[in-house]
Amino acid sequence: MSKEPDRIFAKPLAQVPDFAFNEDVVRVFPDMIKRSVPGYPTIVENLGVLAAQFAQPNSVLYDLGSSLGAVTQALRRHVRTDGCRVIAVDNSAAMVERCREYLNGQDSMFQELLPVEVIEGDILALEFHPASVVALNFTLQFIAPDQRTALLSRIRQSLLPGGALILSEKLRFNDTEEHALLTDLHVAFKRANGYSELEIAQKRSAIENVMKPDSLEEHRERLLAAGFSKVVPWFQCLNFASLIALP
Ligand SMILES: C[S@@+](CC[C@H](N)C(=O)[O-])C[C@H]1O[C@@H](n2cnc3c(N)ncnc32)[C@H](O)[C@@H]1O
Ligand SMILES: O=C(O)C(=O)C[C@]1(C(=O)O)C=C[C@@H](O)C=C1
Repeated sequence: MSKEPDRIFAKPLAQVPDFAFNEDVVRVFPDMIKRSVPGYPTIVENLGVLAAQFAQPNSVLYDLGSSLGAVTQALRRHVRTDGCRVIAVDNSAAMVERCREYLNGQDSMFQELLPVEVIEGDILALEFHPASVVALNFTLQFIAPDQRTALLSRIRQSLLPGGALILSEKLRFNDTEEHALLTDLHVAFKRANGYSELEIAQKRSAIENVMKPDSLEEHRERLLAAGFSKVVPWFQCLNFASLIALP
C-alpha cells in the first residue's frame, strides 16, 4: 500500500472544493483514513473475523464503496467458506484502478484466496446476487440521505438467511453536549495524528456538503424500516461506529 502522507489540506486554499475520491486522494488514502477515523484498523481486521461467522457456502460477499480494497483484503484473509466470492464496487475510477493493483499484489503473495471481482460502478444501480455478507464501511454517509433506505432495502432483499450487513459510519449525536464532546475528541485524535488546525478546518469544509452522518437512532430506525430484524452495534471509538444488521 502507498505510504504517501496526506498533505491535501496542508496549504491554505482560496476556496476549499467539495471532497472527492479523485487521484490526489487515492494516492494518500491509506494514510488519510488511518489518521482520520479512530479505530479504522481494528474495524477493518475484525470485519473479516465477523464476516467469517456469517459467510454461507456458495454466496457472494460484497464490499460496497471498496476504495482501495482494505475490507476486501480482510474478507479474503479470514473467510474460508466453500464457494464464496467477493465483489468489490466503487464509482471512483482512480480508486478501482489502484484497488485492482493491490488485489493482484495480495494474489501474488497468498494462495487459496477467495476469488474477487472489482466493479467500477454506482452501488445505487447494482443488481445484487444472493449475498451472505455485505460491508458498507464508511460508504453510506456519502450516499444522498433520500437514497439510503432504498439502498438498504435492496441489500436486505439480497441477504441470505444467516448472513449480515456490516455498516460502519461516522455518527452525529442528538444530544448537543455528547455531540460537542465527541467532535472535540475527534479533533484531538486528528491533532495527535499530526494534522494541523488548518488541515482539520479545511477538511471539515471539504466534507460538509458531501458527507452527511446520521445518529445511531436514525441508523437503527432506517435499518428496521428497510426490513432488517436486529441491529447490534459491535464497535464504537469516539464518533465512529460499526453495526451488525441481521436479515
Ligand atoms: C470512505 S470511502 C470507503 C472506505 C473503504 N470502504 C475502506 O474501508 O477502506 C467511501 C468510498 O465510497 C465510494 N462511493 C461513494 N458513493 C458511491 C456510490 N454511489 N457507488 C459506489 N461507490 C461509492 C467512494 O468512491 C469511496 O471510495
Ligand atoms: O470526519 C472526518 O473528518 C473524516 O475525515 C472522515 C472520513 C470518513 O469517515 O470517511 C472522511 C473522508 C475520508 O474518506 C476519510 C475519513
